[in-house]
Amino acid sequence: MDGRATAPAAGTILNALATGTGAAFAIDLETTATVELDGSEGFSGTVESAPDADTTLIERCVERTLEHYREAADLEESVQGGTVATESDVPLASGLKSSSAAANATVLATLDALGLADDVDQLEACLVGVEAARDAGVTVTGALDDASASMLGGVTITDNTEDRLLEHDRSDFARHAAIYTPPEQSFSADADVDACKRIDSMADLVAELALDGRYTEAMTVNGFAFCGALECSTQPMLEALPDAAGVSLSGTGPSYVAVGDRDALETVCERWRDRPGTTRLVRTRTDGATTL
Ligand SMILES: Nc1ncnc2c1ncn2[C@@H]1O[C@H](COP(=O)(O)OP(=O)(O)O)[C@@H](O)[C@H]1O
Ligand SMILES: O=C(O)C1=C[C@@H](OP(=O)(O)O)[C@@H](O)[C@H](O)C1
Repeated sequence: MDGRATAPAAGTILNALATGTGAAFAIDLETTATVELDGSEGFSGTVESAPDADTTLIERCVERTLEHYREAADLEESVQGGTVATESDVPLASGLKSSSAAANATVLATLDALGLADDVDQLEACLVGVEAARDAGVTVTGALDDASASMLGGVTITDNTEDRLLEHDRSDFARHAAIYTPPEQSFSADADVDACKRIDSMADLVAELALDGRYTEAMTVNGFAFCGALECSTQPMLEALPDAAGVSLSGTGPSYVAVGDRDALETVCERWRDRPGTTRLVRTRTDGATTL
């Protein structure tokens, strides 16, 4: 029994580490998961692009999905294990939601293997990935903001303390995104949450702007506020402005994401290419995760 699915990465509009409310938008970098269920004992995971990566998250995603849906799938008792493998063009632990893309792709691939992919609501499937991310310790708030943007596409605004979707907007608020990823990694679980909580009033303001549909202004305010809290440089943001319509530190960094007209973003990319690391120009996505 096997299944395969893919899910996009995402960029930040509002980091949820200050108040639990977060917002994100899907971008066209993808992670694909292949799941095989068989009679072996337990699950073993591999990450093609990063052989040393921690595979707990994807293994937990398969286990949690089976816990929830093995009865509905009428799965034979003898099926207790298998393999899960991901291939990805999302850099790991760089603020571009590699964990959410991997979790969503794995949960959907498992549902595909069970023959249930079309029967389970996408948000429900996304919450299984969030549960697994909490089990694996790769998240602070559960990161439903990032997970829902990746699963559903477009912009999502969520209350992560209650695992509630507040808004899902598929309108193409920005077609293109420029991304600058410095060479270092930053694991969300290591973020200075207390420092983020100190800027909760700024996060409330960003949430108001986002709920008003003012995503580009929201992300720029978010970027300056969280660069301050997390001691990240605001210089890449200043290099993007005023050409970009909006720019932010993505998640807990180290990546920065800018949105706007393609020509303007080309200019931003030219400046960012002088920096160490990787600069990309990608499309934003209004569609989310899917089986293959
Ligand atoms: N392609 C992948 N396959 C398996 N696990 C992954 C993959 N990408 C990310 N992860 C998991 O997510 C963790 C990184 O999560 P996190 O620090 O939140 O970074 P990000 O901001 O990119 O989501 C990794 O340590 C790994 O456990
Ligand atoms: O772990 C978490 O709860 C979160 C991590 C951050 O993202 P990254 O994983 O991209 O750093 C943040 O943007 C998100 O709102 C919540």
